[in-house]
Order: sequence, then structure tokens, then C-alpha cells
Amino acid sequence: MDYLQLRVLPLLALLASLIYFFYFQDSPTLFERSDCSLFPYNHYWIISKRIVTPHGVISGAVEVKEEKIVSIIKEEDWHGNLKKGQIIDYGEAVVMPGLIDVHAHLNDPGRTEWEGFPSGTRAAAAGGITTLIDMPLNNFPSTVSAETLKLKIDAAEKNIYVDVGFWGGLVPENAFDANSLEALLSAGALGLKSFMCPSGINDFPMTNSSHIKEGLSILAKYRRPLLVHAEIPQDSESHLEDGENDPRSYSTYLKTRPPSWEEAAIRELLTVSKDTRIGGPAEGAHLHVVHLSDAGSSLQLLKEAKSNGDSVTVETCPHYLAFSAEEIKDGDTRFKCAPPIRDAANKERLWTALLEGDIDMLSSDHSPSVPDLKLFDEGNFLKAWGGISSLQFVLPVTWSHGRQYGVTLEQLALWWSERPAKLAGQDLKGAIAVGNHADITVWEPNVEFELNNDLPVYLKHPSISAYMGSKLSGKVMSTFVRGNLVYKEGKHAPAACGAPILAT
Ligand SMILES: NC(=O)NC(NC(N)=O)C(=O)[O-]
Ligand SMILES: [Zn+2]
Ligand SMILES: [Zn+2]
Repeated sequence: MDYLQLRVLPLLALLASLIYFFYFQDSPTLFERSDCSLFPYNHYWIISKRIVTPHGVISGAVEVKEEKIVSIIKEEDWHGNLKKGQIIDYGEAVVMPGLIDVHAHLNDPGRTEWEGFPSGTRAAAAGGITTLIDMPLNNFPSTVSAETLKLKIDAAEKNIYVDVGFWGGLVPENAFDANSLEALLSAGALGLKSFMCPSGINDFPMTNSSHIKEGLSILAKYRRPLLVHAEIPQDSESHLEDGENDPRSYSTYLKTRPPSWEEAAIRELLTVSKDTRIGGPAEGAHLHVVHLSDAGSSLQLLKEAKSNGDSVTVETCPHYLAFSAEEIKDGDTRFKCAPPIRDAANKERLWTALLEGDIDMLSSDHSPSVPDLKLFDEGNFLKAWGGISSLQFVLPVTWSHGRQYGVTLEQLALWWSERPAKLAGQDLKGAIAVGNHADITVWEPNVEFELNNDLPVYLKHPSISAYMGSKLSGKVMSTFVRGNLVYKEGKHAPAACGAPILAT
């Protein structure tokens, strides 16, 4: 190699690398996103007349770069010259933070014939959910240790289309074993879940208030929540009067789980939740009551606990807001869940509590099973699997049934994104804000559709969903997870690139 080559070639290489760096670094075409996204750019703008931000709904643009939101500009401030990058203009469609479902049962590993991560998270993406927190039961084995959490994380690897976090289980076998609970939390469980009544599945036993007290004291060190299924059987009221116990009648089932079950459990919970007050022995822990159904004395007790400074929140679910006992037909076990869907007057009180902020957030409690366990042939409410299948529909259901109460887009973001993100300890999720993950849902509130076989339903067993056959408004158009367009009008990204969300 002569002198010339020795001197010139390095200079040419340097020149080429400088051109590459300065010209292509922002080029949206060069860094093709992998199969993780239906939109092959990593720097782009989302434009809409209705972007839901924590400071109100604006007409403007959200700048996304890689996985994050890097700027938000109101229309009156951008003067038409958005910086380089691709532009997706959604017109009047609503651009909202992705939904965060803190209560879903995906049954993976171990009962993937019931749902599983692939179908569950494809349905979530199609429903505008960008993060879901999976429950520790109905999968097998239950997620009650660091080892079983690892089984779940391994099962999720490359099988999740949206981000998935994990609750651990608080059960009698680990409640007094601080090392086991700490190992589970150190392994990344975002918090713990416990049942104060039989859970409906044998491999996840119930706990009592002494287990819960122990659990809260460990959770305090990690500043994470305990989620509780708050029902305690009250023998006095659950016996069916003779002759009025047709198992096909929904009212028969309703009588077996009266509001007193929820009230008794919440009353007992509040004897330990006071420890979560500032200065209390479990300060830093947080108690979250899942799927409240009773809007009477149970709700009143929770309001009092909050006013006393207990660190307590409560969720309800769309099925308690959409349906009432009076309309559930004999044998239609699609509507069986625990606690039960109560009467129309209770439903109205739940809406009032949600709108007034006494109920903090919403979750799906998507709890499917194989159709056989719903016993559709005999329609026996007392023996069928309890759980509502809803994951893909929670946004249109909340919107369709909430419009008559004046529900706003900001409230939807509060109930489905901002507050769930806080419960799950996700500071970079839950709002369209600079620095946050670009977890975004684009939907059309006025588009109406009927849930029938014409509409693609990605759940493993659509037939068990209580929503099939209903007319809804609010169609999800596109869903972005950390900047990847994972779903767009009936299409999913080729690869499942959701991330396991582990507590650090
Ligand atoms: N094992 C369950 O999935 N139970 C669930 N079932 C319902 N909600 O009917 C629940 O969340 O309690
Ligand atoms: Zn439950
Ligand atoms: Zn549940």
C-alpha cells in the first residue's frame, strides 16, 4: 500500500462516517423499526385536534423519538414547521395515553387454553391497552415466589404485544415468610394480591387479616401495594330460602354473595390499613381494594378510611357499570363473577362514586376460562366459572355507558391511565407528557359498532364474553407501545415486542 493510500483512505473513512452521522442520524428512513412496529420510523409526530394531556385536551402534535415522547406542541405554537420526521395526522380522532389495566388474568403459564399471553395481549393492543398487570392466579403454578415469577417472565418473553407487569400472590404459605416475600418483590413483582375468600381456584388459597398485616409490613419497605379481593362469607345471609334456589336464575346466585360479604371484608381490612398512615408501622405500603361492587356501606367505609389518612384506593370494573342484575337472563353464566353484578340502583351509585372520585380507577378483571367451564348447557350459576371476559372492550364499554353521565376524555385518562400507573409504580407511564414512554391510544368516540362475529375479536374465547352481541361506540384505531405502532385497524405488528415491567 503506497503513501497515498495510507494517508487518503483514513481521511475518506472519516469523511464518510461524518456524513453518515450528521445526515442520517435523524433520518427516519434509515433506522427501520424491526417487526415490532407497523410504522417503520423511530422519529415522528402524531397530530390530532384532541390530544388528552394532564393539562387538558389540546389540538397539536406529540413528537415521538425512539421509545419516548420528546415534545408536545399546541397547534397555535407550531406555525406549521414541525421538525424533521414523519407526520401521522389523526384529525379529530382522540389521542390518549394508553390504557393501563392493573387487573387481568392471562393464565400463562399453565392454563393457556383459557387465554395466554399471545391472545390476551393482542386483544389488549386492539383495545387500546398499552400496559397490563397480570394477576398471580389462574396461571399454574400461582405466582407466589421468585421462582414462579421467573416462570411467568419466561412465559411472557417474546409473547407479549403490550407491556406486562406482574403482581405476586400473598398466600398463607408465604405470608409469614419474610424472606420469600422479599425475594418475590426483589425479583420484580409490582405488589401483592390476596383473597379474603376462596379464590375460585384451588391453587390460590385465601388469607386472613393477620396474613395481610404481615404482607403490608413487608410491602412498606418496598413502597408497593397490596391488592385485595374483599369478600368474607357471612354464613347468616348466604343460605338460600327453600324453594327459591333455581341455579339457573341469576337472582339465586346474587343471594349467595350479598353486599355484607364485601362490607365485612372491608371492615376487617381497615383494622390493618390504618398501619399505612404516615407514621404508622406500615407507612409506605398501600391497600387497593379490587373490583368493588357494593356502592353502599362498603364504599362508605372506604371513604372514611381515606379521610382518616389510610393509604387506600379502590377500583371498580366496566361490568359493574354496564350491567345490572335485573337484566341478566336465566342461565347466562357469561355474567357470573365475584363479587356479583348487583341491581340497577347500585350501578347508579357506582357511577356517582366514580364521577365524584370516591372510586379511584377502573380495571378489566378480565378472568376468562375455557367455554366448557361456563356450563352454558345447564346454565348453572352456582357451579359455573366466575369471571367476566372483557379485555378488548373496556374502553368502548366505559365510554358507551359513561356518555349519559357526562364522562369526559380527561376522566377516562384519569381512571384508565394516570391513576393505574401510580398504583403500579410506573412513573414513565399513564400520561402524554414529555419524557414518558410513547404509550398512546388513538380512538374515534363517535364510531359505533356491534360486537359480533364480523368484528375481529382477539380473545381466545370470544363466546364467553358478556359483551358479545352488544352495540358500542368508541372504536380503537391505533395503539403505540413505547413508540412502536403495535396495532392499527385490525392489524398487529408481526413481532410481540412488549416488555416485561419489573419493579426495581
Ligand atoms: N380466580 C379468579 O379469576 N377470580 C376472579 N373472578 C371473578 N372476579 O369473578 C376474581 O378476580 O376474583
Ligand atoms: Zn377477585
Ligand atoms: Zn380478578
